Amino acid sequence: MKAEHYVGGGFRSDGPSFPLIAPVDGSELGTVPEATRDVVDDAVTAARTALRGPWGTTGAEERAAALRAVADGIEARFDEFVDAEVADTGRSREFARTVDVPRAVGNFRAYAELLYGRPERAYTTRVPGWSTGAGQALNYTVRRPLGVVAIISPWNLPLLLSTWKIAPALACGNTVVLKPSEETPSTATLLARVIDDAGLPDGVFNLVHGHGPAAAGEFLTAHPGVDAIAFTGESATGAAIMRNAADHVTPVSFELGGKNPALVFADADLDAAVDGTVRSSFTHSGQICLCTERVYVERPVFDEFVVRLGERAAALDGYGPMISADHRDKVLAYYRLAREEGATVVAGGGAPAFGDERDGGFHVEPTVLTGLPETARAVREEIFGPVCHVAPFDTEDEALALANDSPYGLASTLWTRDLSRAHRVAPRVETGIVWVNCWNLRDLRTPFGGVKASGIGREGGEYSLDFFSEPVNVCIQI
Ligand SMILES: NC(=O)c1ccc[n+]([C@@H]2O[C@H](COP(=O)([O-])OP(=O)(O)OC[C@H]3O[C@@H](n4cnc5c(N)ncnc54)[C@H](O)[C@@H]3O)[C@@H](O)[C@H]2O)c1
Ligand SMILES: O=C/C=C/C=C(\O)C(=O)O
Repeated sequence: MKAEHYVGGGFRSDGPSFPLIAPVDGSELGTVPEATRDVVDDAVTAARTALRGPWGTTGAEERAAALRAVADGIEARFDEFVDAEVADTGRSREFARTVDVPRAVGNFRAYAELLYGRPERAYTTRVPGWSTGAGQALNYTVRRPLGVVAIISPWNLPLLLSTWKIAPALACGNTVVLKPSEETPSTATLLARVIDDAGLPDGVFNLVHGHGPAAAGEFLTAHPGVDAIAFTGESATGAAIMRNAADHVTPVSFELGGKNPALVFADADLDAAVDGTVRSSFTHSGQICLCTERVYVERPVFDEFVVRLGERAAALDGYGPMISADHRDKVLAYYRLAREEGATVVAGGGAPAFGDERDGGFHVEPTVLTGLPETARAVREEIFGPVCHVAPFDTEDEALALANDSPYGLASTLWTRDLSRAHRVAPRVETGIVWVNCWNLRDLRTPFGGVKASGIGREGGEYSLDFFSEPVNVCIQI
């Protein structure tokens, strides 16, 4: 897979480049072009020009048809997308086939459908206290695109997360410049080919590769020609982007980091709670923003839960690598730090020795920790690997206090058979999403996003249309 920029309808790879490394075995997959400031400027200019072209006046029907054509194109090249995502991320083919690529298709199809039947309210009656001025008026709302939208995506779900923003941005009539992670450029390049083949006008979608700080990512988010920024990545990166966006008061939608808690009550179906926590802690080797890294278990079932979760973690095989050597080293450093902070390592805690080519990759062992104080760095800081810390609690209020004592607030799971408890506790967990007796069960119409350092805004269904378009009120004197 050769990664290329896609600017104004043309593929290009001029300028410097850097190697693309396979996480599964450390081999070199190819090279990636590093977009210079000029390439980024060309992309933003092409996106602006496209806004003034036929795309700027297309109606919802045409935009929906364009999104469906892209979905069809991804489906037609399904296996190529699977191959590219597996190569770049080192994840299982099963995950790419059942999650990554189907969700990319689903993202485009969902927003194509959502464009129909988006009722906007109209107001004619005068309501005392709400209506001012003389005479009767008809007020109705229309929606305008924001303009040129910069999308910056991370390496953990490259295709899913980039299309999660590209689809609604295009649905609302914007034009897009995507900067994917430097770690995972391949499916973005393939998507550009699909969009090119689908015949979207030149400049409607643009793709620039490269790094973030003082490179393509920063050139794009600080660009005066960018009208909005949709970013998914680390909270610290979000803060850096926000500082750049501030100069031009650029609106932002942020999906950021997390340190997601699980609350397991003694009345829970313990089999389901253990199974669910294995999934929520170790899927894609913990490299999903929704993954659980803190587990709080009601004391009567704490010992049994720790033993069972540890056994399941120790028995996991076929798990994928960290995305890079740097990230592997970061996760292993947290494993060492946890031990130094006094943790009991129930399972894992190091790097596996497979005795095959995977030893050249970036694998770490699925790990279960316990015994740390809540002040420990391994309990407070996002590790973003296959690791969780388990601690006991005695009361509902204590469980909530533990879960909410975090600078993050993205997602949580709550395991209980008590329906009243579920409805009582869930709204009090300070996360944007609370899954009860399940994990990562998604309805794309629901608000998705985090509170506190986990994000700004919500995406999903109408929430995405609200971010990617500007409502305009038209008031006509009757
Ligand atoms: N909330 C969510 O929905 C969600 C989803 C996935 C990942 N994440 C978070 O993302 C992180 C892992 O992904 P990552 O390591 O790619 O994150 P990252 O912040 O290091 O990089 C994300 C993207 O931002 C770019 N970037 C980095 N610095 C930049 C800068 N100064 N200006 C502009 N662009 C810049 C990178 O090149 C990359 O494309 C974790 O913290 C995880 O929690 C959150
Ligand atoms: O790694 C984070 C996962 C984010 C998932 C979504 O944005 C989604 O399911 O729409």
